[in-house]
Amino acid sequence: MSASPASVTASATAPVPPPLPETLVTVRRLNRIFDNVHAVKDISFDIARGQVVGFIGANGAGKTTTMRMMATLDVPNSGTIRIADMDVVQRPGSVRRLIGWMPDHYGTYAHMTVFEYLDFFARAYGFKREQRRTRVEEVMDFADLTVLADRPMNKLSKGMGQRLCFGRMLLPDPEFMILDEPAAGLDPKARLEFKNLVRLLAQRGKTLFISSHILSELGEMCDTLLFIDGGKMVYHGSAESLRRNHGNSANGNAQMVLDIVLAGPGDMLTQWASMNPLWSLLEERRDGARLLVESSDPLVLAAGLKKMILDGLPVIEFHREERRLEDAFVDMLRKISVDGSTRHT
Ligand SMILES: Nc1ncnc2c1ncn2[C@@H]1O[C@H](COP(=O)(O)OP(=O)(O)OP(=O)(O)O)[C@@H](O)[C@H]1O
Repeated sequence: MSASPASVTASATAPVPPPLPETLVTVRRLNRIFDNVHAVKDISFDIARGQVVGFIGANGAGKTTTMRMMATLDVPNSGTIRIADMDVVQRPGSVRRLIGWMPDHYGTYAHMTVFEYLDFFARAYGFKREQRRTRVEEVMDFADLTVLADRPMNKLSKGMGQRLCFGRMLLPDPEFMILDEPAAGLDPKARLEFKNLVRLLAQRGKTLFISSHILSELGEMCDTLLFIDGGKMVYHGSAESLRRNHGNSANGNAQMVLDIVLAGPGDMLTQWASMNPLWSLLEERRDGARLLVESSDPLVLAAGLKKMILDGLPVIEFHREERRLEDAFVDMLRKISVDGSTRHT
Protein backbone atom coordinates (compact mmCIF):
# COMPACT_ATOMS: atom_id res chain seq x y z
CA MET A 1 0.00 0.00 0.00
CA SER A 2 1.42 3.34 -0.91
CA ALA A 3 0.21 5.70 1.76
CA SER A 4 1.53 9.22 1.69
CA PRO A 5 1.39 11.31 4.88
CA ALA A 6 -1.46 13.53 3.73
CA SER A 7 -3.52 10.82 2.15
CA VAL A 8 -5.84 9.79 4.97
CA THR A 9 -7.08 13.21 5.91
CA ALA A 10 -10.27 14.04 4.09
CA SER A 11 -9.88 17.06 1.86
CA ALA A 12 -13.53 18.14 2.15
CA THR A 13 -13.77 21.46 3.96
CA ALA A 14 -15.77 20.17 6.90
CA PRO A 15 -16.44 22.29 10.02
CA VAL A 16 -13.89 21.69 12.80
CA PRO A 17 -15.35 18.96 15.07
CA PRO A 18 -15.21 19.24 18.88
CA PRO A 19 -12.23 17.46 20.51
CA LEU A 20 -12.81 13.79 21.21
CA PRO A 21 -12.81 12.51 24.81
CA GLU A 22 -9.84 10.54 26.15
CA THR A 23 -12.07 7.50 26.64
CA LEU A 24 -13.59 7.26 23.19
CA VAL A 25 -15.73 4.16 23.69
CA THR A 26 -17.51 2.92 26.81
CA VAL A 27 -19.36 -0.39 26.74
CA ARG A 28 -21.30 -1.37 29.86
CA ARG A 29 -23.06 -4.62 30.69
CA LEU A 30 -23.91 -5.32 27.08
CA ASN A 31 -26.27 -8.21 26.31
CA ARG A 32 -27.70 -9.51 23.06
CA ILE A 33 -30.03 -12.48 22.93
CA PHE A 34 -31.32 -14.01 19.68
CA ASP A 35 -34.27 -16.29 20.31
CA ASN A 36 -32.57 -18.79 22.61
CA VAL A 37 -28.92 -17.85 21.81
CA HIS A 38 -27.32 -15.56 24.39
CA ALA A 39 -24.68 -14.22 21.95
CA VAL A 40 -23.21 -11.41 24.09
CA LYS A 41 -23.19 -11.78 27.87
CA ASP A 42 -22.77 -8.77 30.10
CA ILE A 43 -19.72 -7.36 28.34
CA SER A 44 -18.04 -4.17 29.64
CA PHE A 45 -14.89 -2.41 28.41
CA ASP A 46 -13.44 0.99 27.54
CA ILE A 47 -11.35 2.04 24.54
CA ALA A 48 -8.98 4.98 24.88
CA ARG A 49 -8.68 7.43 21.97
CA GLY A 50 -5.83 6.51 19.62
CA GLN A 51 -5.69 2.86 20.65
CA VAL A 52 -5.63 -0.13 18.32
CA VAL A 53 -7.70 -2.83 20.00
CA GLY A 54 -7.76 -6.47 18.91
CA PHE A 55 -11.05 -8.26 19.51
CA ILE A 56 -10.34 -11.98 19.52
CA GLY A 57 -12.57 -15.01 19.80
CA ALA A 58 -13.39 -18.29 18.11
CA ASN A 59 -16.10 -18.63 15.47
CA GLY A 60 -19.44 -17.88 17.06
CA ALA A 61 -17.90 -16.20 20.14
CA GLY A 62 -19.97 -13.04 19.67
CA LYS A 63 -17.53 -10.68 17.89
CA THR A 64 -19.72 -9.67 14.94
CA THR A 65 -22.76 -9.26 17.17
CA THR A 66 -20.83 -6.89 19.49
CA MET A 67 -19.35 -4.96 16.59
CA ARG A 68 -22.67 -4.56 14.81
CA MET A 69 -24.15 -3.03 17.95
CA MET A 70 -21.17 -0.66 18.21
CA ALA A 71 -21.67 0.27 14.57
CA THR A 72 -25.36 1.15 15.24
CA LEU A 73 -26.56 -1.75 13.06
CA ASP A 74 -28.16 -3.74 15.87
CA VAL A 75 -29.67 -2.89 19.24
CA PRO A 76 -28.69 -4.51 22.56
CA ASN A 77 -31.26 -6.24 24.76
CA SER A 78 -29.65 -4.48 27.68
CA GLY A 79 -26.54 -2.46 28.46
CA THR A 80 -25.09 0.63 26.81
CA ILE A 81 -22.49 1.64 24.25
CA ARG A 82 -21.28 5.23 24.22
CA ILE A 83 -18.96 6.54 21.52
CA ALA A 84 -17.54 10.03 22.09
CA ASP A 85 -20.08 10.44 24.91
CA MET A 86 -23.00 9.63 22.59
CA ASP A 87 -25.30 6.68 23.18
CA VAL A 88 -25.33 4.59 19.98
CA VAL A 89 -29.02 3.68 20.35
CA GLN A 90 -30.21 7.20 21.10
CA ARG A 91 -27.98 9.06 18.65
CA PRO A 92 -27.13 6.66 15.81
CA GLY A 93 -26.91 9.44 13.21
CA SER A 94 -24.29 11.42 15.14
CA VAL A 95 -22.35 8.25 16.00
CA ARG A 96 -22.28 7.20 12.34
CA ARG A 97 -20.57 10.45 11.37
CA LEU A 98 -17.69 9.44 13.61
CA ILE A 99 -17.28 5.76 12.81
CA GLY A 100 -16.17 3.63 9.91
CA TRP A 101 -17.46 0.07 9.55
CA MET A 102 -15.79 -2.66 7.56
CA PRO A 103 -18.03 -5.74 7.52
CA ASP A 104 -16.66 -9.26 7.02
CA HIS A 105 -18.84 -9.64 3.92
CA TYR A 106 -20.02 -7.00 1.52
CA GLY A 107 -22.08 -6.95 -1.65
CA THR A 108 -20.52 -6.45 -5.05
CA TYR A 109 -22.05 -4.69 -8.03
CA ALA A 110 -21.15 -6.68 -11.11
CA HIS A 111 -20.95 -3.79 -13.55
CA MET A 112 -19.25 -1.22 -11.34
CA THR A 113 -15.53 -0.55 -11.43
CA VAL A 114 -13.43 0.11 -8.33
CA PHE A 115 -13.39 3.83 -9.09
CA GLU A 116 -17.15 3.97 -9.73
CA TYR A 117 -17.84 2.12 -6.50
CA LEU A 118 -15.77 4.50 -4.40
CA ASP A 119 -17.13 7.49 -6.30
CA PHE A 120 -20.67 6.28 -5.60
CA PHE A 121 -20.00 6.08 -1.86
CA ALA A 122 -18.11 9.39 -1.82
CA ARG A 123 -21.20 10.98 -3.38
CA ALA A 124 -23.35 9.39 -0.68
CA TYR A 125 -21.00 10.86 1.95
CA GLY A 126 -21.62 14.32 0.47
CA PHE A 127 -18.34 14.98 -1.34
CA LYS A 128 -18.99 17.29 -4.30
CA ARG A 129 -17.34 17.39 -7.75
CA GLU A 130 -13.57 18.06 -7.53
CA GLN A 131 -13.44 17.29 -3.80
CA ARG A 132 -15.03 13.94 -4.51
CA ARG A 133 -12.52 13.07 -7.21
CA THR A 134 -9.63 14.15 -4.98
CA ARG A 135 -10.92 12.14 -2.04
CA VAL A 136 -11.45 9.01 -4.09
CA GLU A 137 -7.94 9.34 -5.52
CA GLU A 138 -6.45 9.85 -2.05
CA VAL A 139 -8.18 6.75 -0.73
CA MET A 140 -7.20 4.68 -3.80
CA ASP A 141 -3.61 5.79 -3.30
CA PHE A 142 -3.66 4.94 0.39
CA ALA A 143 -5.25 1.51 -0.06
CA ASP A 144 -3.18 0.72 -3.17
CA LEU A 145 -6.23 0.60 -5.41
CA THR A 146 -5.10 3.04 -8.10
CA VAL A 147 -3.94 0.30 -10.47
CA LEU A 148 -7.33 -1.36 -10.05
CA ALA A 149 -9.39 1.78 -10.72
CA ASP A 150 -10.97 0.44 -13.93
CA ARG A 151 -11.31 -3.19 -12.78
CA PRO A 152 -14.94 -4.44 -12.41
CA MET A 153 -15.71 -5.19 -8.79
CA ASN A 154 -16.65 -8.79 -9.45
CA LYS A 155 -13.19 -9.42 -10.96
CA LEU A 156 -11.27 -8.70 -7.75
CA SER A 157 -9.37 -11.24 -5.69
CA LYS A 158 -10.21 -11.68 -2.01
CA GLY A 159 -7.35 -9.38 -0.95
CA MET A 160 -8.27 -6.71 -3.51
CA GLY A 161 -11.89 -6.83 -2.39
CA GLN A 162 -10.78 -6.38 1.24
CA ARG A 163 -8.74 -3.34 0.22
CA LEU A 164 -11.72 -1.89 -1.61
CA CYS A 165 -13.94 -2.40 1.42
CA PHE A 166 -11.23 -0.82 3.55
CA GLY A 167 -11.00 2.13 1.15
CA ARG A 168 -14.75 2.60 1.25
CA MET A 169 -14.59 2.79 5.04
CA LEU A 170 -11.85 5.43 4.87
CA LEU A 171 -13.77 7.79 2.55
CA PRO A 172 -15.35 9.99 5.25
CA ASP A 173 -12.09 9.95 7.29
CA PRO A 174 -13.66 8.30 10.38
CA GLU A 175 -12.12 8.75 13.81
CA PHE A 176 -13.15 5.33 15.09
CA MET A 177 -12.94 2.32 12.79
CA ILE A 178 -14.61 -1.01 13.46
CA LEU A 179 -13.19 -3.78 11.27
CA ASP A 180 -14.71 -7.25 11.29
CA GLU A 181 -12.11 -9.91 10.34
CA PRO A 182 -10.29 -7.62 7.87
CA ALA A 183 -7.30 -9.96 7.54
CA ALA A 184 -9.32 -13.15 7.01
CA GLY A 185 -8.27 -14.96 3.85
CA LEU A 186 -5.39 -12.60 3.04
CA ASP A 187 -2.06 -14.02 1.91
CA PRO A 188 1.02 -13.21 4.05
CA LYS A 189 2.05 -10.26 1.84
CA ALA A 190 -1.42 -8.71 1.91
CA ARG A 191 -1.56 -9.26 5.67
CA LEU A 192 1.71 -7.43 6.13
CA GLU A 193 0.44 -4.56 3.98
CA PHE A 194 -2.70 -4.45 6.06
CA LYS A 195 -0.61 -4.26 9.27
CA ASN A 196 1.32 -1.33 7.80
CA LEU A 197 -1.92 0.43 6.99
CA VAL A 198 -3.18 -0.05 10.53
CA ARG A 199 0.09 1.36 11.85
CA LEU A 200 -0.20 4.42 9.61
CA LEU A 201 -3.75 5.08 10.76
CA ALA A 202 -2.71 4.66 14.40
CA GLN A 203 0.13 7.14 13.86
CA ARG A 204 -2.46 9.64 12.71
CA GLY A 205 -4.31 9.24 16.01
CA LYS A 206 -7.18 7.09 14.71
CA THR A 207 -8.81 4.54 17.00
CA LEU A 208 -9.29 1.04 15.61
CA PHE A 209 -11.25 -1.96 16.84
CA ILE A 210 -10.26 -5.04 14.83
CA SER A 211 -11.65 -8.55 15.17
CA SER A 212 -10.02 -11.84 14.33
CA HIS A 213 -10.26 -15.44 15.39
CA ILE A 214 -6.48 -15.76 14.97
CA LEU A 215 -4.59 -14.34 17.91
CA SER A 216 -1.20 -14.07 16.20
CA GLU A 217 -2.81 -12.01 13.40
CA LEU A 218 -3.48 -9.16 15.85
CA GLY A 219 -0.92 -9.59 18.63
CA GLU A 220 1.75 -7.39 17.05
CA MET A 221 -0.39 -4.56 15.74
CA CYS A 222 -2.64 -3.95 18.74
CA ASP A 223 -2.05 -1.91 21.90
CA THR A 224 -4.74 -3.83 23.71
CA LEU A 225 -6.33 -7.24 23.31
CA LEU A 226 -9.83 -8.13 24.26
CA PHE A 227 -10.88 -11.78 24.28
CA ILE A 228 -14.42 -13.02 24.01
CA ASP A 229 -15.38 -16.63 24.61
CA GLY A 230 -18.93 -17.96 24.43
CA GLY A 231 -20.26 -14.37 24.53
CA LYS A 232 -18.30 -13.49 27.69
CA MET A 233 -15.28 -11.26 27.94
CA VAL A 234 -12.41 -13.25 29.35
CA TYR A 235 -9.41 -10.94 29.03
CA HIS A 236 -8.69 -7.25 28.54
CA GLY A 237 -5.06 -6.16 28.54
CA SER A 238 -1.92 -5.86 26.44
CA ALA A 239 -0.33 -8.69 24.46
CA GLU A 240 2.78 -8.18 26.55
CA SER A 241 1.03 -8.56 29.89
CA LEU A 242 -0.78 -11.64 28.57
CA ARG A 243 2.58 -13.21 27.78
CA ARG A 244 4.06 -12.08 31.10
CA ASN A 245 1.22 -12.83 33.49
CA HIS A 246 0.19 -16.08 31.91
CA GLY A 247 3.69 -17.36 31.38
CA ASN A 248 3.45 -19.42 34.54
CA SER A 249 1.97 -22.77 35.28
CA ALA A 250 -1.19 -23.16 37.34
CA ASN A 251 0.91 -23.66 40.49
CA GLY A 252 2.73 -20.36 39.88
CA ASN A 253 6.08 -21.81 38.73
CA ALA A 254 7.88 -20.19 35.81
CA GLN A 255 8.08 -22.11 32.54
CA MET A 256 10.15 -22.19 29.36
CA VAL A 257 9.29 -23.33 25.85
CA LEU A 258 11.84 -25.21 23.78
CA ASP A 259 11.64 -25.95 20.06
CA ILE A 260 13.60 -29.06 19.13
CA VAL A 261 14.38 -30.51 15.68
CA LEU A 262 15.36 -34.17 15.31
CA ALA A 263 16.98 -36.19 12.57
CA GLY A 264 14.08 -38.57 13.16
CA PRO A 265 10.33 -38.59 13.84
CA GLY A 266 8.87 -36.03 16.23
CA ASP A 267 6.96 -38.65 18.25
CA MET A 268 10.28 -39.66 19.85
CA LEU A 269 10.12 -36.38 21.74
CA THR A 270 6.48 -36.97 22.68
CA GLN A 271 7.45 -40.28 24.26
CA TRP A 272 10.52 -38.79 25.90
CA ALA A 273 8.51 -35.92 27.44
CA SER A 274 5.91 -38.38 28.81
CA MET A 275 8.69 -40.14 30.74
CA ASN A 276 10.42 -37.05 32.12
CA PRO A 277 8.82 -35.04 34.88
CA LEU A 278 9.05 -31.24 34.37
CA TRP A 279 8.76 -31.75 30.60
CA SER A 280 5.52 -31.86 28.60
CA LEU A 281 4.48 -31.69 24.96
CA LEU A 282 2.98 -28.52 23.46
CA GLU A 283 3.03 -29.49 19.80
CA GLU A 284 4.45 -32.44 17.85
CA ARG A 285 5.81 -31.97 14.32
CA ARG A 286 7.00 -34.47 11.69
CA ASP A 287 10.65 -33.81 12.61
CA GLY A 288 10.48 -32.40 16.13
CA ALA A 289 8.32 -30.83 18.77
CA ARG A 290 7.74 -27.86 21.03
CA LEU A 291 8.15 -28.84 24.65
CA LEU A 292 7.24 -27.04 27.84
CA VAL A 293 9.65 -27.10 30.77
CA GLU A 294 8.21 -26.47 34.24
CA SER A 295 11.16 -24.38 35.38
CA SER A 296 13.00 -21.18 34.51
CA ASP A 297 16.34 -22.54 35.74
CA PRO A 298 18.84 -22.78 32.82
CA LEU A 299 20.50 -25.71 34.60
CA VAL A 300 17.26 -27.70 34.43
CA LEU A 301 17.16 -26.98 30.71
CA ALA A 302 20.79 -27.99 30.24
CA ALA A 303 20.27 -31.23 32.22
CA GLY A 304 17.20 -32.07 30.14
CA LEU A 305 19.03 -31.54 26.85
CA LYS A 306 21.93 -33.69 28.05
CA LYS A 307 19.51 -36.45 29.06
CA MET A 308 17.82 -36.30 25.63
CA ILE A 309 21.17 -36.98 23.95
CA LEU A 310 22.09 -39.72 26.45
CA ASP A 311 18.66 -41.30 25.87
CA GLY A 312 19.58 -41.55 22.17
CA LEU A 313 17.41 -38.80 20.68
CA PRO A 314 18.98 -37.50 17.42
CA VAL A 315 18.75 -33.78 18.33
CA ILE A 316 20.11 -31.57 15.53
CA GLU A 317 18.69 -28.18 16.50
CA PHE A 318 17.02 -26.52 19.46
CA HIS A 319 16.13 -23.04 20.62
CA ARG A 320 14.33 -21.38 23.48
CA GLU A 321 11.21 -19.62 22.34
CA GLU A 322 9.46 -16.48 23.35
CA ARG A 323 6.28 -17.70 24.90
CA ARG A 324 3.63 -17.66 22.18
CA LEU A 325 0.52 -15.62 22.67
CA GLU A 326 -1.56 -18.66 21.82
CA ASP A 327 0.02 -20.65 24.66
CA ALA A 328 -0.48 -17.79 27.08
CA PHE A 329 -4.11 -17.55 26.01
CA VAL A 330 -4.77 -21.26 26.51
CA ASP A 331 -3.07 -21.00 29.89
CA MET A 332 -5.28 -18.05 30.82
CA LEU A 333 -8.46 -19.88 29.77
CA ARG A 334 -7.38 -22.82 31.92
CA LYS A 335 -6.95 -20.53 34.93
CA ILE A 336 -10.29 -18.85 34.28
CA SER A 337 -12.02 -22.22 34.19
CA VAL A 338 -10.56 -22.76 37.67
CA ASP A 339 -11.52 -19.42 39.27
CA GLY A 340 -14.18 -18.21 36.78
CA SER A 341 -13.14 -14.53 36.56
CA THR A 342 -12.32 -12.11 33.73
CA ARG A 343 -8.68 -10.99 33.56
CA HIS A 344 -7.86 -7.29 33.41
CA THR A 345 -4.17 -6.47 33.24
N1 LIG B 1 -29.29 -12.84 13.72
C1 LIG B 1 -29.02 -13.90 14.48
N2 LIG B 1 -30.00 -14.75 14.84
C2 LIG B 1 -29.75 -15.84 15.63
N3 LIG B 1 -28.53 -16.13 16.12
C3 LIG B 1 -27.51 -15.30 15.78
C4 LIG B 1 -27.70 -14.15 14.96
N4 LIG B 1 -26.51 -13.53 14.81
C5 LIG B 1 -25.61 -14.26 15.52
N5 LIG B 1 -26.21 -15.32 16.10
C6 LIG B 1 -25.57 -16.30 16.97
O1 LIG B 1 -24.86 -15.60 17.97
C7 LIG B 1 -23.63 -16.24 18.25
C8 LIG B 1 -22.48 -15.25 18.04
O2 LIG B 1 -22.35 -14.98 16.64
P1 LIG B 1 -21.31 -13.93 16.05
O3 LIG B 1 -21.56 -13.85 14.57
O4 LIG B 1 -21.42 -12.67 16.82
O5 LIG B 1 -19.93 -14.63 16.36
P2 LIG B 1 -18.49 -14.28 15.82
O6 LIG B 1 -17.58 -14.28 17.00
O7 LIG B 1 -18.51 -13.06 14.99
O8 LIG B 1 -18.16 -15.53 14.93
P3 LIG B 1 -17.49 -15.64 13.45
O9 LIG B 1 -16.02 -15.47 13.67
O10 LIG B 1 -17.86 -17.01 13.03
O11 LIG B 1 -18.10 -14.57 12.60
C9 LIG B 1 -23.57 -17.47 17.37
O12 LIG B 1 -24.04 -18.56 18.11
C10 LIG B 1 -24.52 -17.13 16.24
O13 LIG B 1 -25.08 -18.30 15.68
